[in-house]
Amino acid sequence: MVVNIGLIGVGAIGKVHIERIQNRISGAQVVAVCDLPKKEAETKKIAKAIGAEYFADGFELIKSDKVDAVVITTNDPAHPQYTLAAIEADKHVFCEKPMAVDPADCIKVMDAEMKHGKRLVQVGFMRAFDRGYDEVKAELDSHKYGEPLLLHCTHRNPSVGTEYDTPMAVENTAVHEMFTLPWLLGENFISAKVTLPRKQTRNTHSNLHDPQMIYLETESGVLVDLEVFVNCQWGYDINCKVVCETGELSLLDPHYHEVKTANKDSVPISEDWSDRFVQAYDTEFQSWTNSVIADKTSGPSAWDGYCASVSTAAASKSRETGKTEPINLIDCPNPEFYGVSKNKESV
Ligand SMILES: NC(=O)c1ccc[n+]([C@@H]2O[C@H](COP(=O)([O-])OP(=O)(O)OC[C@H]3O[C@@H](n4cnc5c(N)ncnc54)[C@H](O)[C@@H]3O)[C@@H](O)[C@H]2O)c1
Ligand SMILES: O[C@H]1[C@H](O)[C@@H](O)[C@H](O)[C@@H](O)[C@H]1O
Repeated sequence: MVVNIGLIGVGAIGKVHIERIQNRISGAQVVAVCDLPKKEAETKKIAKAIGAEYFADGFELIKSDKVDAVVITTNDPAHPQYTLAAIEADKHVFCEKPMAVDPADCIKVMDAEMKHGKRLVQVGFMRAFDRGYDEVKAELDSHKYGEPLLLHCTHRNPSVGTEYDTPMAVENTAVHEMFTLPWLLGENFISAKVTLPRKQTRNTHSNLHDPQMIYLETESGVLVDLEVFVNCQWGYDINCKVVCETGELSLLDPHYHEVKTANKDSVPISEDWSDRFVQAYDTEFQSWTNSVIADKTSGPSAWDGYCASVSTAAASKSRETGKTEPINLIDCPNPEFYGVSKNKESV
């Protein structure tokens, strides 16, 4: 079986995922694409190049008989409306992160999915498919180094555009860690605090405070510091160090060569997310395609999307109040449906 995919939002990652689906994923092809009217000419050109149908309206694309499953790669605000429409149309849907910025929208998605009776939603938290994170998780799960105590993380982008503002550092960028770190540790966060250093980089713009520091605490008391610095200039630099009782586990940036010359030894740093996480995205999409064919979605769920959004909402609130804010999750409405082992813990 070949899954016929309709993709909404042919921007930066939309194009990268189209290339991935057409050339590197088996069992799937893009048959329909859609974007906003202002991008009609470009979207039609992309449709023609891959032999797909152009849709001017995302809801029509979702309803089309030609489309078996939906990929949402629009900007964040449009994610929940299209996810809900895909559930309504009984179609599997891969939605890029965040599932929704507002936790209330995540609850609407969960309610619709549970009412529908089977999992249809996978959220684009691709770090769960990254070899580096996977190996760190395996080491942690082995308990060979004792219990995790502290995590030191950085999430750095070389630069961002002027449409990227202060809240996006948490809601669009740190949301990756808000999913990945609880997944890594097997427990949820209970509080968040955001601190803005008085001194900012000269490479930012008036609507963006950059960098920002986020402090998080988990249920068992593990402390996390996370630096979000999205105009760092030197590359796409993702780091995660887990300090355990008798060892330190570190994520490494994958690189495949080094240069030794003139008394220097250097290794390249990834340029952007598409390069740093290429293996993770490929594995994520192959796994999603296989699960659509089996009619059994299993990757990061709407519940995971909800937990991450509650954490980002608490962090955003902390930036405004200057206080440590609690991360209060509802009890998982259906732990069996969402593969959650304890009341709140995702597996
Ligand atoms: N998983 C990852 O690492 C990763 C990496 C990059 C982007 N993303 C996510 O992917 C999404 C897109 O990011 P991007 O960098 O490609 O942004 P982008 O701005 O380059 O592209 C977004 C596209 O969506 C279109 N769009 C916006 N609203 C729409 C609507 N209502 N209907 C149809 N089309 C609409 C825009 O016109 C644009 O072409 C974001 O949600 C982002 O968080 C995830
Ligand atoms: O949408 C992108 C994407 O999620 C990247 O992985 C992240 O590093 C960026 O900060 C974000 O803007």
